[in-house]
Amino acid sequence: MSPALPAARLDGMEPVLELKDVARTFPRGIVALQQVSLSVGAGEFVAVMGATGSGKSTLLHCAAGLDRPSSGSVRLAGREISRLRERPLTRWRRDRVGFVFQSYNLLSELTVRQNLALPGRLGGPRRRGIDEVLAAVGLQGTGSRPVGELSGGQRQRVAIARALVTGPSVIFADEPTGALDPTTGGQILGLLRRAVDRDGVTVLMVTHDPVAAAWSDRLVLLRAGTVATDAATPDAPAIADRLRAVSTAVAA
Ligand SMILES: Nc1ncnc2c1ncn2[C@@H]1O[C@H](COP(=O)(O)OP(=O)(O)OP(=O)(O)O)[C@@H](O)[C@H]1O
Repeated sequence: MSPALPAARLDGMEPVLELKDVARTFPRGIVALQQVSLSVGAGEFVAVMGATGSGKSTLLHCAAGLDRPSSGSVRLAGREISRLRERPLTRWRRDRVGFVFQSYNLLSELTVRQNLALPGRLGGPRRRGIDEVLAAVGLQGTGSRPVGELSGGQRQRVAIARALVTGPSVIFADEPTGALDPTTGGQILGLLRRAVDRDGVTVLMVTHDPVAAAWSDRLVLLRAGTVATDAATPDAPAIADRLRAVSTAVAA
C-alpha cells in the first residue's frame, strides 16, 4: 500500500463497515444491542440517534473495535474484527480508524503538533502531513501552542486533525459537538462533512442533536438496541419528529 494514499481511497466498492446480526449483552441480562445489521459504504456520513440507553455508544464501540459483540460479526475496512485478538485489533484500529469524542481526548500539556505526532510515535501510519491537516481544520500557525491553552472549539479541531493525520477509513465521532456552542459545533460538523466530501472518509457519528445529525447523509435511529429506521437524512425538524416517535414508542 502506498503510504501517501488515504486508506479511504483503497477500500473500493466493498462496504467499509459491515455489522451483521450484532448483539451485545451485559451482565444481569442487560441487552444493549440485538440483531443490528448495518452496511456503510466509503464516503458515507452516518448519524446514529435514539433515546438515552437505546444502544448508540455500544453500537459505536462494537463497530470501532473498542468493544466486542456477544454475537454477530463486524467487518471494518475489509477485515472481520469481532473475534480478532487484542494486539492485531489494536493495530487495525490504529491503522484504519480515527476517533473524535465529546471530551477531545487530547494531552493538554503537549503542544498541538506533539498531539498530532502521537499516533505516528505509537506506531500508527501518517498518511498526511501535520501542516496539511492543521490547515484543513483552520489551525495553521497554532502547532507550537499547548493544547491546554486552546478553546473547546479549537481543541475539537485538533482532535479532528489528529484523526485525519493517519488517513483513516472511518472516523467514529461520539457527540463531537456535545460540549460546544451551536456556532462552533456547526464549524466542527462542517469539517467532518469536508473530510467525507473531499477525502472520501466515512463518518459514523452518535449525536443527540437533530441539527448536528442534519449534516449527515444517512440517519440510523435506534430503539431499545435495534435499528428502528435507517434512511436518507431529512432536515432537522423532521429528524426531531422521528426521534420523538421512536423515543415515545419505547416509553409507551
Ligand atoms: N459497561 C456496561 N455494563 C453494563 N451495562 C451497560 C454497559 N454499557 C452500556 N450498558 C447498558 O446498555 C444499554 C445501552 O447503553 P448505551 O450507552 O449504548 O446507550 P446510549 O444510547 O449511548 O445512551 P446515552 O444516550 O444515554 O449515552 C443501557 O441500558 C446501558 O445501561
